[in-house]
Amino acid sequence: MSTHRYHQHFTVSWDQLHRDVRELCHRLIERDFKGIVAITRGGLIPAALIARELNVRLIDTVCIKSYDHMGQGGLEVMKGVDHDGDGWLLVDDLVDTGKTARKVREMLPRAHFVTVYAKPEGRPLVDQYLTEVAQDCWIQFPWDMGIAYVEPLVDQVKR
Ligand SMILES: O=P(O)(O)OC[C@H]1O[C@H](OP(=O)(O)OP(=O)(O)O)[C@H](O)[C@@H]1O
Ligand code: HPA
Ligand SMILES: [Mg+2]
Repeated sequence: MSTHRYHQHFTVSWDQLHRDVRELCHRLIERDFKGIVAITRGGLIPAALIARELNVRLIDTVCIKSYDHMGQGGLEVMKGVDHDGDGWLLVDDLVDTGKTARKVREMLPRAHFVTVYAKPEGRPLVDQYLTEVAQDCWIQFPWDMGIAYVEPLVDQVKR
């Protein structure tokens, strides 16, 4: 995969992310979970917000890396868990090609797997997600952004 895959950006603010995660929690409220497994690093913040809403205190991680900014490299599992996910909620920020999800599903086949955002290729691998995003769209998360000065339009256009 290369950056050529992405032709659009979908920028998610902290507020938007918080609203989206809360909406996802509404859809999870009837279930009981032993704990949450967050897929690092992107799953950590959604997992913390979900833990707060569902009053879950037991939180574990699967530590995995597949992307270097927009370029996808090899998949590296740095830490797993010692169970098959039965009764656990598995959380990631998004599923894109599904490569990460496929690997983690192998490790925790019985977990209930949710993501906040899902692209069509990866969507079949998760049990639930909140918002679908086009395959060619790069989701820009708030932790990767900062507030910056923007030049007035007249200076941008007329200079
Ligand atoms: O469906 P895929 O094509 O596998 O892509 C989705 C994964 O890629 C990102 O993680 P990344 O490996 O970039 O690491 P990070 O969570 O530490 O940012 C994202 O957080 C998902 O875990
Ligand atoms: N945004 C951020 N990280 C990602 C994406 C994305 O669209 N796809 C895979 N990792
Ligand atoms: Mg990730």
